[in-house]
Amino acid sequence: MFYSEVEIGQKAKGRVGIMFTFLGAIKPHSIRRIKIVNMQSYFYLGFIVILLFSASNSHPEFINFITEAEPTNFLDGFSIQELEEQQNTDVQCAQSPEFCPAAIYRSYDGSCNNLKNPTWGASQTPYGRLLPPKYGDGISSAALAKSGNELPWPRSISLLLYPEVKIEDPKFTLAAMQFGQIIAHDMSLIAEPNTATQCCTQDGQPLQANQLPAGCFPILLPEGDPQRQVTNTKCLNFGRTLTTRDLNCPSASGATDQVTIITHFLDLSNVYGSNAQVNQMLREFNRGRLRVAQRNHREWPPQANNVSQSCPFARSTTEACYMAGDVRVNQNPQLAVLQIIFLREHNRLAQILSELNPHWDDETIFQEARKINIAMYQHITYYEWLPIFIGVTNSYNNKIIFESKGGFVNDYNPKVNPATLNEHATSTSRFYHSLIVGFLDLLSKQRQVLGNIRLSDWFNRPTVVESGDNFDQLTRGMITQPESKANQFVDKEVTQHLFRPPGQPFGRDLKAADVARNRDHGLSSYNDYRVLCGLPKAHSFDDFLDTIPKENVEKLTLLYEDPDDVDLTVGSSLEKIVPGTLAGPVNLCIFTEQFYRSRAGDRYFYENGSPNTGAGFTLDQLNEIRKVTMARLLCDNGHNLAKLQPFIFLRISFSNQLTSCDNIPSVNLLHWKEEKLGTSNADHFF
Ligand code: HEM
Ligand SMILES: [Ca+2]
Repeated sequence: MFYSEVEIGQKAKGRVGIMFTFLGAIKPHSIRRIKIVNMQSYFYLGFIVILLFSASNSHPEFINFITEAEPTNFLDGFSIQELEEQQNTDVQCAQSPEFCPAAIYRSYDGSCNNLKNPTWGASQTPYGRLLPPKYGDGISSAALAKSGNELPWPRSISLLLYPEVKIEDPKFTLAAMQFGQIIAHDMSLIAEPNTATQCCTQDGQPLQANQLPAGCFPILLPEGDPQRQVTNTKCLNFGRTLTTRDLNCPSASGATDQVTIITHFLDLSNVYGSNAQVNQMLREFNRGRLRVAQRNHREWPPQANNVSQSCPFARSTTEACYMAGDVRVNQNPQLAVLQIIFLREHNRLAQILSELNPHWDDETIFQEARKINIAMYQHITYYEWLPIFIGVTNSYNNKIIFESKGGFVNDYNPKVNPATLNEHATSTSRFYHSLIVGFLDLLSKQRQVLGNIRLSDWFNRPTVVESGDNFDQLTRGMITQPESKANQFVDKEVTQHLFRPPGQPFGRDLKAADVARNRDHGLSSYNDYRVLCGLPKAHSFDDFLDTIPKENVEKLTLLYEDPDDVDLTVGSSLEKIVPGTLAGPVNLCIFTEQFYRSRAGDRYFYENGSPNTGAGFTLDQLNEIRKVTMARLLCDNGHNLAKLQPFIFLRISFSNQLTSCDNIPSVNLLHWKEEKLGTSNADHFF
């Protein structure tokens, strides 16, 4: 194993190693099975400290300061008229199919993965929840806590708690961050109303940005695609802001809840689309290929249909602006690089499969290439990426990964709902916004820094990855440059300059958006999740000292009136990291639960052994898939990377040295030659 051994957890018995060892006390734990042994680092925090600051004294000036510092461009480069024109879709709740065919391949929308509950994990269905929602006012996400106290403004929280302090991660590269965003974009895309025109005057006219009342923040603007504007019910909302609660669907429990537009499964829906219509737009219908645009003898994603929406800062409509399975493909250059890698990998697989099996039709080649691509991606996600974030031992103990010794892992459990947890998508996963680095290095083959690009110059402008040798140079930067440490500090490129329009000094604040989303989704408080995760309930701010360092507990007392008011996303982002992971205790608990559900609830998970039904791989094929690494995918689909380290999420080191692509293991596709399969997969496909 190439990771240093994680110091959390001991061999828990089965999936129910549910004890949380904490400051010597052992607490039974209602949901999750995390056992933290090495908590010595918290021991010194185990006494009560008298707080130094009084919230009532400092609060008013603090808010004034925030108001003045707020960047004023609420509309993010869009005019109200343009935004209104984009409001053309209503969120639709997924309909349960009348029957599920015995398909050997995944559906595009994720339906019929679970045969008893065919909508589980499907696109346009609600998130899962570990705890029921708590909304401040019982109707909307107004910033009122359970106790009736006013909650601090998201922007004030961001300025006080998430400043930029540059600390490099000693072990992991920017690729670990970037792959994380790919996973996030495979699991969740909130269906949201267009907030820009939601706040109305009494006679139903939209308020201008400078007329917005307190508590009515249009900070959650579209990322440049019509799918993010989901409502045409505007100006019905005098007195409150439309929220994602206005766009909801019945959940498994019968209640209504927020909806995610994309499939919950780790199924590369960001490459293949989350419904059949999008998938159709992306396919060439020729030898199993996905559509591409050829430029400079390379394959790039096809051009977006509406460049001014998808890439609002593009200089012309002919500037490269991509269409992919996920609308966020253009959001930042390295995200686009990874999307391109998986797109090209599909076409590379399709080419080889069609040569091996010349009698296969377009559909069979397409589905087999898709199945292999998803399997390789799931393998990289679970065995190469996830242990970095939730720890190696923790992953084994909780049956997230297995010592399979060359066999299948038959852990599919139809009772496990694979839905992305609202807590994961809206809080835990977003904690990793702290890994972002604001300037991306361009590196030569010798790993010399040739220059760098500023993130906020290139949001939603992927053209930068196509010029000169940038594709390889950016890729080398991504796998060489350290990511920022997982902590509370966040790069200014996303807290001051997110989606900065050309020529403007400021943009939006991602961490303020994260806090606003937490409330919009009515996530229960940090304190509630402490209890769920086996930590003691905090009765005073000092009770947070077991997980949150003193200086941050002090800041919390400046912001909040009551420990029960502390937002989940805020409390969990301040926790001390559990050694061997990149998460504090509550984030670790949510993260671990999420990735248990994402695999055990996925009937098509690549390690499941169901070769007789045609849905799974043969053992030979599975063991080939297990050879893949992210390094291999970069070697095969970059331009001429030549050398890279075998484990690209880890920094180059003595045990992870630059290696020729010739010596990076690869998947032998001969195992997919038809005679080995016995029957034609085409016969099984519906
Ligand atoms: C340069 C890198 C990144 C940028 C610029 C970025 C930016 C954003 C933006 C603008 C949003 C939407 C905010 C909102 O309106 O609610 C968002 C959401 C989100 N981000 Fe990031 N992000 C980055 C990296 C990451 C990483 C590394 C992760 C996790 C490992 C992540 C996880 C998420 C998740 C889960 C959401 C919620 C998605 C949804 O449910 O719609 N992001 N991010
Ligand atoms: Ca998905």
